[in-house]
Order: sequence, then C-alpha cells, then structure tokens
Amino acid sequence: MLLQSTVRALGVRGAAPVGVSARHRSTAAATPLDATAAADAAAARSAEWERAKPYHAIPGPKPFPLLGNLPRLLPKIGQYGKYEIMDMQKQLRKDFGDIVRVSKIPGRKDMLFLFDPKTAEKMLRNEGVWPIREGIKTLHYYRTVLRKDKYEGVYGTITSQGKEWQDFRSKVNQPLMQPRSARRYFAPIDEVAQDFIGRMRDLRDENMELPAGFINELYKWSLESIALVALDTRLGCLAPNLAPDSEPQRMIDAVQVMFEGFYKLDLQPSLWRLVSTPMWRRLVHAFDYFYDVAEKYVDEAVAKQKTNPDKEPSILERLMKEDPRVAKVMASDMLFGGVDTTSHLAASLLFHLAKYPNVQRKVGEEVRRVLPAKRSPVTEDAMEQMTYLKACLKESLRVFPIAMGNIRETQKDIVLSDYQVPKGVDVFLCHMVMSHDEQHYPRPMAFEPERWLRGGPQAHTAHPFTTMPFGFGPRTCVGRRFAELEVLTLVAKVLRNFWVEYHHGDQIEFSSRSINTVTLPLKFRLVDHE
Ligand code: HEM
Repeated sequence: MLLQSTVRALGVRGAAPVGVSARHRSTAAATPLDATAAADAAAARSAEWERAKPYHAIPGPKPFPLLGNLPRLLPKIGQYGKYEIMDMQKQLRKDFGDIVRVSKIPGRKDMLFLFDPKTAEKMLRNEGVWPIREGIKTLHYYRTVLRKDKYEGVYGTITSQGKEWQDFRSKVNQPLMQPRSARRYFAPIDEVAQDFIGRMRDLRDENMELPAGFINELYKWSLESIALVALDTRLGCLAPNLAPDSEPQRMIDAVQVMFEGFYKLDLQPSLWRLVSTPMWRRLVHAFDYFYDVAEKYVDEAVAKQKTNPDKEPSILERLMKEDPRVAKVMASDMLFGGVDTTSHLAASLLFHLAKYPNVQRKVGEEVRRVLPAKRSPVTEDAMEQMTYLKACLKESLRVFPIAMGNIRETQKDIVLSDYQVPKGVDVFLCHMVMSHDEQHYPRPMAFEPERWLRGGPQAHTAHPFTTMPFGFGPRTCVGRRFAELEVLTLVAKVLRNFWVEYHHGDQIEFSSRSINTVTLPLKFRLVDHE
C-alpha cells in the first residue's frame, strides 16, 4: 500500500507479443505456413523461459521474517522509504542493478523495478490488449461502490481495467485523439493564454516578480483551459476576485482537495477503507462537486446541439452523442488528469528557460518571428513553425518528467532481463531514472533542447524507451494533444511578452507524489519586452 499509487495514470499502444511463456501460447493460425511459424515462435519462447533464471533469483532487498520488506519502505525511517520516490528508485538500482524485485510487502503484490530501456520496451510490447495500470483506489471505490447508482457501470479510463476499460476507451479514443479534434481548440486555448498573460502582468510585485504561490494561478489557467475541452465552457477561473461560493472557486477548491486526498489516502497509510475519515469525507464532497458540474455542462451541451445541429460538433458533443454517461465520466477524467499535470509542466519549462538564458534567447527569436505582435494568436500554422519551442518542451519532460515512470501488471509469464517473471506482478518502468542516466544522455542534467532536433549534430542517440512522458500503447495519455497545445501556447505567449528570470534557486526542487510537482516558490521575474 505504501507505493500503491506511485504512478498516476501512464499508458500506450500495443504491438505483437514478444516473450510469451510456454504456458500462454497464441493458438490462432490462418494458414499452415503461419501455423508452422507460430509453433516455432512458441517453441523459441518456451526455450527462452526454460533458459531463464527463476523469479526468486531477481536481486532485491531481503525481506525480514514476518514483516517482509515493510520496514524498509516505511516513510521517513525505512532504508528505502525515507527517500522521495525517485531517489528510492535510484538507490534500489545502485544497490541491486537494472532489475530489482521488492517482495513480501504486506497487503500488496511484489513490485519489479526496471531501469533498462530494452527491458522496458519488452515489457510494454507485451502489455496485452487491455494493459493494466494500477488505478487510484479512492476514486475507484467512489465510482464503483459509493456512487455506483450514478455511474451505472460506466467507470472511465483512469481507474478501470480489462474489458470495462477497453469498452470505455474505445468510445473516447476517436473524439479525443484524432488530430482534427484538437484543431478547433487552438483559438479558445489561445484566448485563455492571452487572458492569463494579462493576469501575470497584474500579479507582479514592485520587483516584477510573481508571487511565491504562482502555482495556484497556474492551476486556474489549466483548469480554465481543460474545461474548454471537457465542459465546452469558460468557467471564469481567471477573474481577479472570485467569490468563495462561485463555481470556478469551488472547482479550484475541489481540485486542491483532490490533490491532498489522493496523497493522504492513496499514497500514505490511511484507514479510509475502514472508517470515514474527515479527509475521505472532504474528498467525496469534491468528487460529488466534480460530477455535478460535469453533469450540468453535459446537459447544457445536449441542449445547445439541439438548437444548432449544423455546427461542427465539439468533443463534448461527440462524446455525448456516443453516450451521455460516457461524456460525463470522461469530462471528470479530463479534469482529474488535466490540471496539476499541465500546470507543473508549464512551471518546469519556464524554470528551465529562465535558468538557460541562451536557450531562452534562441527560442525567443523563433517565437518573435512566428508571432509578430504581442497578441498574435498561436494558430495551427504558427505552432507548426515553432520547432525549437517543441524541442524545449521535450527536453523539459526528459529532465523533469511529470510522471516519473509508468506501471504495468504482467498479464502472462514473461522473461525480463533473463529472469522468469510470472503473471500478476506490478512492473515499474523507471523512465525518469533512465532519462537521467549518463549512458543514455551525456550531461544528463543539462537542459539541451538540441538533443531533440532531428538530424541535428547534437541529436540524441538514446533508446526511445528511456523517456516516455505520456506513456505508451493503448493506455497512453488521452490528453496529450491538449496538454502540449496548452503548454506550448502559454509559453510561446509568455516568451513573446516577457524576458523570464528566476532568482530563488538554481536546481528544480520537487516532490514526487502521485506526479512530480515543482516545490520551489515560482517567483519568476517577468521583464516586459519592448
Ligand atoms: C503534462 C501533461 C500530462 C502528462 C505528462 C500526462 C501523462 C500521462 C501518463 C504518463 C499517463 C499514463 C499512460 C500509460 O499508462 O501509458 C496518462 C494517462 C491519462 N491522462 Fe495524461 N498527462 C498529461 C495531461 C493530461 C491531460 C491534459 C488530460 C486531460 C484530457 C489527461 C488525461 C489522462 C487520462 C484520462 C489518462 C488515463 C488513460 C487511460 O488509462 O486509459 N492527461 N497521462
């Protein structure tokens, strides 16, 4: 339970299984030739399994009698639990190598940590058609038990598994992931970013610095932006003095309660399953509010569509056509997945640009060329041309990925790093450790966007599975297009309007809870460009 939700929601596209065990052979074969090939492949896989070392031989911390590895994982005092999650992973790797098994943890399955991109690739390519990623337990319980009647068997992407996940995901994939879906959101997302630039200007103190708690303002920006997609509306989060009982303020409050609740109840030891703790009650209240707001806007979208049936439908309208229950739950999932992630990505990218003035100068020139005026909109065409800015985003996600890694449960026996790994083990793909590894990226902690300029002299040659910021396969992030669009639009506009400095630390400081969050006071100094 200690690390049960180390990973929030991380996923991707499936490919042909590679290392299936003898016990889980594929049987279908279209022709006699195919049948021969399939039999040969199965025999090879079987031989691979037979040759591999046994599961129990995988290196890892030795469990104590009775308590197993629990003492080593206790927060603050345990040999590994005393670290932040990423440092814990680094320590495990240092102590045991590229594959580490942490077994005998009371109340949870074994955990296997992978630090080698080739092994990570093999694991992901064998994730199956319905990849299993451990979900957020509180949200799952809320949807499937506490408010079962409201959800009527439609539980969304974040927490469901197996066929139930596939049924839902297949309904939302097209509307959310087609490139044409993002197109209609360029203008509204630009408008939100433009409003936010005005707000940033107003928030500066006499030294031209933003307040220490600027991350809360970024939450408002990201909530306002993702609500455009999830709820087809401008919530009004950027208004200067929100009334405490206004809808945007209550949404912002609910988002904060959720971050706190996921951390305290999902990540830390808690009795919420046994007794209704005050935090659990607050969390339920926040979930209820989210659901009610989503329901209200979905109903409004139904009415709008009826009055204007010829208009190109929005994502919400397309989802609603599919099934209004899907639209409501997906709207909530977008709000859950799309606020803290994009805010911390924007914060970390701005931090890196502030700390690397040469990079900022170069990307600033690109932005000024593409956006001639301070208020020039970031159109699809403009976005196409900002290749260096996109490289900066990729590099920011390598140095500081918002999701530290990914997690998959093995769905069949598989050989990983020459060890037999049985079905049902939670495998942690430690991408952040891999992307900080010198053997993959020289000067790993330096922010060098040139690594991402394809064909350029400094283009990286690392294995592609070292860094996977949005996951992989059929479970990959559904919001990727929108996350990138929002952050690139905002940062382009910031650079078009200001020179950005940061004078309160040289290294990014962060906490790795369910996601990596920047903990530095975000007192960026913004100097207006002429
Ligand atoms: C910086 C921004 C973001 C990052 C780094 C990020 C990262 C991720 C990762 C790593 C996963 C897991 C994928 C896997 O298991 O392979 C994921 C899943 C997910 N993300 Fe994002 N995400 C971001 C923004 C968003 C946004 C804006 C939305 C809202 C539309 C969103 C909605 C989701 C949902 C619903 C899932 C669950 C997908 C499933 O299990 O089928 N994310 N995200």
